[in-house]
Amino acid sequence: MISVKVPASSANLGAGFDCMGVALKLYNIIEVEEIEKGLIITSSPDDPSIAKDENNLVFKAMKTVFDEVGWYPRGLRINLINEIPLTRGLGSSAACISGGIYAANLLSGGKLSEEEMIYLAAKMEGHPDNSTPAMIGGLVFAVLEDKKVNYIKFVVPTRLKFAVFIPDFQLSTEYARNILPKYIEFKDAVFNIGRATLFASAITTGNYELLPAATQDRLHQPYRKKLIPDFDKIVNLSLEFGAKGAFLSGAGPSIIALVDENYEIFEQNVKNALANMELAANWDFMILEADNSGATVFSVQSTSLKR
Ligand SMILES: Nc1ncnc2c1ncn2[C@@H]1O[C@H](COP(=O)(O)OP(=O)(O)O)[C@@H](O)[C@H]1O
Ligand SMILES: N[C@@H](CCOP(=O)(O)O)C(=O)O
Repeated sequence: MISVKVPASSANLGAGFDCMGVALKLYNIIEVEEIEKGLIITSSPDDPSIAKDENNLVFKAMKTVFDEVGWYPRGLRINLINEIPLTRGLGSSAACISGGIYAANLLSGGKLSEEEMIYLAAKMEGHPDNSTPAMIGGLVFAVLEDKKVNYIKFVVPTRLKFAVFIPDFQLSTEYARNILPKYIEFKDAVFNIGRATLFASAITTGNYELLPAATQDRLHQPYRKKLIPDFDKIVNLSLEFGAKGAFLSGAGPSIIALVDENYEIFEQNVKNALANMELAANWDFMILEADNSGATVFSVQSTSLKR
């Protein structure tokens, strides 16, 4: 049995639609084992959206590797231990894809390079901003090209924390992508290019005072926030208590706020405020650090590795 740990991810980071994302210390575990025949898939906690046949996302990701390297197990057992809430904008699908590819590569003899795995994952997900940090960790700036992903990984210091607000309703990424406009005004494109560039510079130089300005967006949040009634309340609350920017996590509905050393005071203020606010949804709240490792193996029984 091979056990792989793969992190959640928060994509876009405000202005960086489809090209910026960060891995977070919240994990799924994917256990895979070759068996004599058949396909056995189990998951905990279970969820009706998790397929237990060849439509399962982890299995589909594993099969892209087997097709690529021309090796197939006789049969496969997959056990999923899911800490990442599904369909909340925290990269649960990307964790399945990147974790599945990483596990399948180990099971099939490690023939694919890290670059090849990053590309396979981004191609399957359709955009590299979740799958790439899920695979390699860190805060990633990434562009999906024809046959590769061009990316830079930044190792995030522990002084920067990620306050995550998770509501009790789902918002599918596919739906949240379909509602976006096909065309935007030139000035809005220029607005986002500037903020995304400023974000990249501010985060890598540690100039966090620029982050509230650098995390503004006109490409996706104005449309998606209409699906999240509490969006403005949560963002304004975060900024009021000193967050260095607050924005939709991926396609939502979760919201992320960037917090620095004063995160304990921030955490206490937010918990008090959430307990007394009139909100449309129930919100879980946690403060996470960035994961800088990505998908990793944390146990292997030698019989599982193909020689
Ligand atoms: N842990 C999981 N195990 C299996 N399938 C999953 C898991 N997480 C997500 N999926 C599949 O991915 C689909 C799309 O998820 P998505 O809307 O992208 O969520 P997220 O925003 O968390 O990435 C889900 O409907 C489900 O079929
Ligand atoms: N850039 C994508 C990111 C989707 O992230 P997810 O965690 O919601 O799947 C988008 O904004 O659609």
